[in-house]
Amino acid sequence: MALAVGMRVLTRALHRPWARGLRVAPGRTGPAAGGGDGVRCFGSPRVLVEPDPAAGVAVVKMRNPPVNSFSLEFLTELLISLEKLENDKTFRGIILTSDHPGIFSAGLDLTEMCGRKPEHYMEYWKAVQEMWLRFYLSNLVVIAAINGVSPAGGCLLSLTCDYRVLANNPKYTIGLNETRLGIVAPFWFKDMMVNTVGYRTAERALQLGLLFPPAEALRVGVVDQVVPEDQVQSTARSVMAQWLAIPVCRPGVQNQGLGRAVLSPEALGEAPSCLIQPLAAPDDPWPLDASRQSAFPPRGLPACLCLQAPLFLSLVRTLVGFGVHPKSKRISS
Ligand SMILES: CCCCC/C=C/C(=O)SCCNC(=O)CCNC(=O)[C@H](O)C(C)(C)COP(=O)(O)OP(=O)(O)OC[C@H]1O[C@@H](n2cnc3c(N)ncnc32)[C@H](O)[C@@H]1OP(=O)(O)O
Repeated sequence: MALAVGMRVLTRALHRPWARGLRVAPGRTGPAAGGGDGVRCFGSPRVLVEPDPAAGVAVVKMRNPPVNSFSLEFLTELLISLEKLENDKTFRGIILTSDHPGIFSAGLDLTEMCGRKPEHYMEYWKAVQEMWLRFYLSNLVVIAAINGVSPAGGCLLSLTCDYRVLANNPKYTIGLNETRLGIVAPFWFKDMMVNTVGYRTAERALQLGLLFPPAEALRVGVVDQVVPEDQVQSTARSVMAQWLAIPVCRPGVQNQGLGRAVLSPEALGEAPSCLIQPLAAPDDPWPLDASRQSAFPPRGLPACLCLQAPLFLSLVRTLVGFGVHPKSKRISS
């Protein structure tokens, strides 16, 4: 069933107008990030990179139709693009955005998370964690130009960035809405939110699965700036210029112990081995296993992710993960 939905998602996606551009081979020339012509774009079918070598900046556009969900292929391509840019000394910063205004990213691809073999979940989960770590620990300055809705994993990706500019459109909500789907944001999603908006706001936001519209998102601090939709790119570029005016941006911040707060120095040293593990314990199979799903409806995939016992237990664990809060204690007892 999940496979059928996946195939349908893919087939429909390829017929969507904004997907047509995917057939354009990477390597075509096009407008540079700075607006000039003739600079060679590169990337892959699902990730378009528009370099502006003169500015030392590349615009990385996600284009994985229909909703920029994190399929395994997409995550792989995104990481390859990031690595390419990191290895090229021309670039000091990237602006991460969507090639499909209206949707920044719908987060984890739900079709990757049910009806598959355990090995697939391991591989997929590893790729998700890799995406998080690699963006979070990148030596490039990363500015998110959020030009669409950004739930769950989409929000996480933006939280790995140094600065978030959100387009002022009431439809463009952002947040960790997992509990609304009957699933649980892993502790590192939660930690990213805590570091960004503070403990109490994060606690409430995660428990209620809040998706913040722009004004609210700015008020709680999940984004740094809200601007008219047509100014998202230009604002991201001005912010980038500010950051790049500092001789050592990300490494400098890390050395001062200011940035990358989720990863303690100890964890940083061991990140690859201690963090890249499957989330589920052996006695706690992948919570979205198809056999546990009562249905997988054709539209609005998340609506089908009903809360079930194992998920509830995970939820309790996440809430307890908030530590000393009395409510967590009550729930855990
Ligand atoms: C258990 C451990 C994991 C815990 C951490 C989880 C993190 C996550 O990221 S879970 C994913 C959370 N994502 C969401 O809640 C977003 C769900 N999607 C939406 O709310 C909407 O689709 C939208 C606002 C992003 C876009 O709305 P709209 O433009 O109206 O488009 P549709 O809803 O019609 O969707 C189009 C098409 O895309 C499929 N789809 C949507 N989201 C996903 C997804 N995350 N993964 C895979 N596919 C997705 C949707 O089913 C539609 O398919 P068709 O009906 O076949 O066209």
